[in-house]
Amino acid sequence: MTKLLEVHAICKYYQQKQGWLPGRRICALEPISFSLNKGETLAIMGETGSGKSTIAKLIAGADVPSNGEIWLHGKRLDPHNYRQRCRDIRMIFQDSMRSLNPQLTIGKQLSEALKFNTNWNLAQQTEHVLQTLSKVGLLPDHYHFYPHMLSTGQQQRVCIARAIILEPQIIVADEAFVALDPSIRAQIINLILDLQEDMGISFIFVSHSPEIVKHVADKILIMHRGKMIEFGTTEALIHNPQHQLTRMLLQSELLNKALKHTTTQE
Ligand SMILES: Nc1ncnc2c1ncn2[C@@H]1O[C@H](COP(=O)(O)OP(=O)(O)OP(=O)(O)O)[C@@H](O)[C@H]1O
Repeated sequence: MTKLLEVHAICKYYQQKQGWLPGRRICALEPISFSLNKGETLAIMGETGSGKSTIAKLIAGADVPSNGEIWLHGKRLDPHNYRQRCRDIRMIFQDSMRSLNPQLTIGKQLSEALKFNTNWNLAQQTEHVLQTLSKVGLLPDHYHFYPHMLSTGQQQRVCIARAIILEPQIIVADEAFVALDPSIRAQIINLILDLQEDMGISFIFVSHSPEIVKHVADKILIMHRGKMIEFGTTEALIHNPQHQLTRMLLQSELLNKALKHTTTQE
C-alpha cells in the first residue's frame, strides 16, 4: 500500500550572517525519514529549538529543505511548487488568528483560496464557503462578519475553515492551539477529530502537551537538538519508550518536576 506521506532524509541548514564574513552554518534539522498513512495523526514533540517547527514548515512547503525529498501518494513534491503543495497540505500557524484580515469579511477571506485554486463561479464559491463554515460549527450569518465580531474560539474555527476549504490531505498545525483557553482548546481538538473522521484528513501537529498528544495522536516523533530520537505509535512510546526524554515529554508529572527543577536552578 502506498503511504500518504513519505519523508526521505529531509534536513535543513541555515547560514548565519556575520557582517561581510561567511556565516556559520546552523543545522536546524539533521536528515530525518518517516511516513504517515491516510487519516493518521502525528504529534511532534521535543524541547525548545529541537527542530519541530522546521519539520512542520518543510512539510507544509513554507520552507525548502536543504536536502531530501517529500512524497505524497507516491509522487514527489516539488519544493518550489507552492501552488500544488497548498492544495494538498495546509498549515495552521502559531499565531494564525492574527493572520485573519481585519478589513475583510469571513466569507471574503475564505473565498480567496477558491478564487485562486478553482474555476468555480461566485455562487459555487459562496455555497462551498457556507458548507465549510457549517463543517467547523459556524453559522451562515458568520459569512458577513468581520474577525473582531467573533470570539477567540470562533476565530480559531475560521482558521480551521481556511485550512480545510481546499479539502487538503494533510493539515500541519504548529502549536496552533496553545494560546486558547483550555475549554475552547478542548472544543477545537474535538472539532479536529470530527473533521478527521468526516474528511479523512491526516494531521501533523507540534505540541508540548502530553495530554493532548495522548488523546489525539496515532504516532509520535520525538526531536532532540535537530535529531529525531524516537518515532513510533503512541501506544509504543507511552508503554515502551526507548529514551528518557520521551518518557519525560509524555509524562506531565515528570515534565512539571523537570520544569520546576530548571526554574529553581535559574
Ligand atoms: N531562519 C532561521 N535562521 C537561523 N536559524 C534558525 C532559523 N529558523 C530556525 N533556526 C534554528 O533552528 C533550530 C530549530 O528551530 P525550530 O524553530 O525548528 O525549533 P522548535 O523545536 O520548533 O522550537 P520551539 O519549541 O521553541 O518553537 C533552532 O536552533 C533555531 O534557532
